[in-house]
Amino acid sequence: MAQTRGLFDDEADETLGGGRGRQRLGEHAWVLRGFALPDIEALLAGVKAVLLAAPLRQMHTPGGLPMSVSTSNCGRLGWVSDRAGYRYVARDPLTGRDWPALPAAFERLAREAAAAAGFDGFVPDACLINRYMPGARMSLHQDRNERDMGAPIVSVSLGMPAIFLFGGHARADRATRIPLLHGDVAVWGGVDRLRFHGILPLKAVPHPRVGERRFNLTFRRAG
Ligand SMILES: O=C(O)CCC(=O)C(=O)O
Ligand SMILES: [Fe+2]
Repeated sequence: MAQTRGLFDDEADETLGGGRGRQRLGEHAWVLRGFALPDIEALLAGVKAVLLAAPLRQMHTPGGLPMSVSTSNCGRLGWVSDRAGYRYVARDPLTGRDWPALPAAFERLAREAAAAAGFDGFVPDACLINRYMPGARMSLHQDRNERDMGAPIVSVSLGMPAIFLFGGHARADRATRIPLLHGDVAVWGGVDRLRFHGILPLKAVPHPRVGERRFNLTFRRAG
């Protein structure tokens, strides 16, 4: 019987090499399995350096509720949330200084992952760092505070595993559950750029290198 490839099939992709695969989540949406593994130490060093200059903090939703993740940013613009709403700002409100620059390893990985998913020429100007402890989650939302919807989202997972929810264009659309492991990179753009997505509450499954934490690096073209 003839086999056809459709959405949600796992695909081996020669160009990624090393037995790494990619999983299709939509027409323009992929999980690149283990794509960040060769760069893990540089990425973790980058996270450490950024968080020394721009410490993690718990932001509040515009409605006043504390988010369960702690966050920081690097790059020209940083995403913040408070009573005034969600927006990008050039200065860290906590320190009054510019956000730390994107570490070179961050920028290169984001560019290469975007290209591997079919988005050539991605130059991120914002990297949101989310730190999840056990029980932390992110409810279904769209990333829609960016000016340039032509650029994809590149999202890197480090540390404890998480279940990613990838839904449709309406909040009530059924969401697929996709495990995201240490080193996986999710990329979505094009017709999938505004799909609802989120993270289920994290289970306490300590990671041998990173411990009882998950870091998510979300690269965007914000300005
Ligand atoms: O933690 C993740 O994998 C997703 C984070 C996310 O969707 C966001 O920060 O907008
Ligand atoms: Fe998001």
